[in-house]
Amino acid sequence: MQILSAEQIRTWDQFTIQHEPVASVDLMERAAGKCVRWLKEKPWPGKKFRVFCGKGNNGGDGLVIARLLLQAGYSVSVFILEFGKLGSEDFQINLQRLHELPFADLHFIQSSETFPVVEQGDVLIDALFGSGLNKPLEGLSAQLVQYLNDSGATVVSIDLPSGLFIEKSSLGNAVIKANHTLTFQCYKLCLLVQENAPFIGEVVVLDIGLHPGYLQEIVESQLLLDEKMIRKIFRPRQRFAHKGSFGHALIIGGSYGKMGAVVLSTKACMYAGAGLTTTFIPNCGYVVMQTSAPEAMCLVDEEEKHLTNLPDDIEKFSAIGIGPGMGIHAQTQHLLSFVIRRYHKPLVIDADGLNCLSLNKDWISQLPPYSILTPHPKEFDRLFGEHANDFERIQKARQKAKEHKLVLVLKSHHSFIAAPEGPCCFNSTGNAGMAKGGSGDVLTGVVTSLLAQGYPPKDAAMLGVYIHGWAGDFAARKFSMEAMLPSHTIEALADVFLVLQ
Ligand SMILES: NC(=O)C1=CN([C@@H]2O[C@H](COP(=O)(O)OP(=O)(O)OC[C@H]3O[C@@H](n4cnc5c(N)ncnc54)[C@H](OP(=O)(O)O)[C@@H]3O)[C@@H](O)[C@H]2O)[C@@H](O)CC1
Ligand SMILES: [K+]
Repeated sequence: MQILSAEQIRTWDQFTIQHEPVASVDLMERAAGKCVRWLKEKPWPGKKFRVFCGKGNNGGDGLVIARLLLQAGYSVSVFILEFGKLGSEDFQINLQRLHELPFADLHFIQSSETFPVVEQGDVLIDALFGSGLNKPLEGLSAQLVQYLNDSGATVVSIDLPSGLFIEKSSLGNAVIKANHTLTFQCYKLCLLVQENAPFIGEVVVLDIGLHPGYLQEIVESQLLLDEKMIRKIFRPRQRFAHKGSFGHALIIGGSYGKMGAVVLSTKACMYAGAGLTTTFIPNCGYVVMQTSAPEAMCLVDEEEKHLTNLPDDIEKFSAIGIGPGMGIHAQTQHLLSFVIRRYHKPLVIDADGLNCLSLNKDWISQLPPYSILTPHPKEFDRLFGEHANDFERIQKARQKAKEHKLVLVLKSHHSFIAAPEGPCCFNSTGNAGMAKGGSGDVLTGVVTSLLAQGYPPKDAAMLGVYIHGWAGDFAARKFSMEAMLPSHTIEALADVFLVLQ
């Protein structure tokens, strides 16, 4: 699914109006109709709707929703936020239509004294501002947003939580805290970044029938990964394949007290289908690794507790994943520099591998092209400097991916993948049960495995992130988000591949 900018969405609306063709007010009727259909399917205990409208087209949507709910027999009150403007054309048409209903309960909010009493069981429809927001809310609008947020009632936002910018940070601004966001036609950037989690609640994308022809006219720049895209990347195993057909992965990691990380990466690498998996670990981890991952081969460092020196012949491995649990000892940093100089295929670097890299930033430009880095936001900032918000991080990830020819996976609820070429992607799988130590190690193993199997680096990152999250979703269904562990995610890769085949 494409992720469009505010400008593109506006153009898509106009394209639809022109090419379907459909009158703008009829498109609004259709959009609001989809919202009402969704609302009717939910068992709202209070069944009392309070619709808050601005005077743009988002407010127009609110007026249509109010009319349709009234006509369906629900109890509805409408509150229009006054800010000295006439309102958009479609807003005015729909205000007139609402007026024509004999039982419309319509109010205008001109000051905070006219804020209505809101009860706990009420359902608030937030149609104050949508994609036309052009500055942070202030004055009466900001007060109303605060008042509704404090009410404790359920909030359903239409298109976007009011006050939320589509393409830039809204941190510190007055923004509606929605329980559900019914957004039109496609995901927007603001609905995918972690920092907006308090505002957006459950996101439902409603197909309002915008003209598909428009999508053929634009260059894809941001996508939300979905199963259809993943199926195009995934290559089922051939019947006559042998273990040599699926590459030989090397996982480098571990230190005293942190062997679990490299065990998880190793197991994930094997579960994700690598033909052969070898690990390189400190001597203290030998028994741990051989007993917990007997299918893997094990090379050990001469040093007991941390990594120092690799064998020379690392070029023979099809892919290398480095970092899980390996610490940042000076000798371990030296080992990473050896890998960067000696290995010429793309690497997968995570965790302490990234921390070693951020202590030696000049190595970033020496990484083998198309290496895959998988930082979480803190690791990302250590690598590329402090960022005030997620939007800046995403922008920087795009820039650095191009500048250094890297595939950057910015890990988050919707992980973001930037590559030197082609559209960037957000992931759509995964859940809060994966926010646990060890999840990243599993991802490292999966991505290294796919790289070893011959997937191009960007495909390995996209497929890896998606199936990792998907496996996490299977694990959550089986064990709950609370109790699930990264080990369960590894095992649930089996469920993913059974569905994919
Ligand atoms: N056919 C279509 O196009 C369809 C569009 N659809 C719907 O339209 C929505 C977009 O509508 P929109 O463009 O009218 O913008 P909207 O979000 O209502 O706000 C604009 C109003 O707010 C004002 N305003 C802005 N910022 C402000 C601030 N900080 N503080 C105070 N005021 C502020 C601004 O005033 P201005 O500053 O421009 O004078 C203007 O009056 C979209 O989200 C979707 O819901 C659907 O029906 C599907 C079909
Ligand atoms: K809204």
